[in-house]
Amino acid sequence: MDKKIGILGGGSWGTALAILLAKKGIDVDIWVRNKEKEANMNKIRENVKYLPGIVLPNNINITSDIQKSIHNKDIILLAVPTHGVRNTLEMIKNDLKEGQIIVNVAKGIEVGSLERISEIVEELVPTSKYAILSGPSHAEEVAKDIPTAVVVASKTKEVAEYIQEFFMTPKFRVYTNPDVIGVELGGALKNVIALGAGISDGLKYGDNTKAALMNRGIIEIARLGEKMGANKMTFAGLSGIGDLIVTCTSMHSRNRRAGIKIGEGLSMDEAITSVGMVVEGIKTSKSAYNLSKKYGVDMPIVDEIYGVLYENKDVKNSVINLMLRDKTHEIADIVENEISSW
Ligand SMILES: NC(=O)C1=CN([C@@H]2O[C@H](COP(=O)(O)OP(=O)(O)OC[C@H]3O[C@@H](n4cnc5c(N)ncnc54)[C@H](OP(=O)(O)O)[C@@H]3O)[C@@H](O)[C@H]2O)C=CC1
Ligand SMILES: O=C(CO)COP(=O)(O)O
Repeated sequence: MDKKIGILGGGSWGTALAILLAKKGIDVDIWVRNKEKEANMNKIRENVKYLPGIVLPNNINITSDIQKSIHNKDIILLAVPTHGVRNTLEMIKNDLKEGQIIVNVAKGIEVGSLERISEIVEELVPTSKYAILSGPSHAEEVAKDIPTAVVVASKTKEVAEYIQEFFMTPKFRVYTNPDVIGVELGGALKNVIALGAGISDGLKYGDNTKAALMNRGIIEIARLGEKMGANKMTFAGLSGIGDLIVTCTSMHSRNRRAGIKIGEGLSMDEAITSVGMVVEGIKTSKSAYNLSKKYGVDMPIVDEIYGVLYENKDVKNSVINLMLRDKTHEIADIVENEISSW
């Protein structure tokens, strides 16, 4: 394929996607923010910190020159953590060319502004084309060609289909979806529930507890999502329940692993340090909590996780609080009419 891509961010996900594309014959530049890392990765052909044991194909070039990484590229992939997106876009916004497509893979909601990544992009580069690629996809498995299915969402069908074609391989199946809001929210908010699933595991609760958290978690994600303009069916898809399943059950998940540490008694900061990679759910818990208040949406699991992380609430009391909430219908807000005529 003669198309070119610049990947901003040489963490585990940026590197895994670079490998996937390089194996497809696509030349890839990865931008890293550190000259030493540039030299090291180009020399030893491995990302030792974030994706150890996987060889980088020769058509991947690592650069610490961000302008070079976006020059002459058809696609710019944003693969930095959510808290780094705004600053990274500031560095390139004046050099982006018409027609270049920004594909975001970060799963978070900016703290403070409460903006989704598409809103940050719209604010800083309003003329750009945008897509989000999301879904159940641990870097460690994609880098090993383990069959994976994801979803790309864009306001424009042509952009979504172009990105679908660009990333699709026999081992990496890409679906399309017009619902940018839903796909962004599903990917970001599942990390908060995965922290909760990890906490439950760390407390040595059982599979029943985790299933309850996951199921009640997706219900509250969908409730907020619908209020924010998403299609609730998106949360039954890959970026909703799909990503929730993989993140709440896999030991690859940094969010789940951080949650386990918290459930075992470590503080939030100790848990982040012990994971050693980005744990998006920590910051997103704060954004999710504030969004639920802004939109007046009941999100009891988010409230409790926010309380544990930011208000020093005891995790065991949080579980009790969730179990002893007022009695209610299962999906009351979705089947309102049926309940009223019941
Ligand atoms: N890993 C996965 O399986 C998946 C991750 N994602 C999402 O992809 C995004 C990136 O995560 P991932 O690659 O896993 O993270 P990692 O923790 O593996 O790597 C983070 C990368 O981002 C860089 N970085 C950290 N802070 C900043 C900043 N402020 N500005 C610019 N660069 C920064 C780091 O550079 P340095 O080394 O210099 O600190 C490093 O290269 C996250 O939103 C994550 O949720 C989505 C799907 C799958
Ligand atoms: O989003 C992911 C898998 O789809 C990665 O999850 P973690 O950030 O919890 O590792």
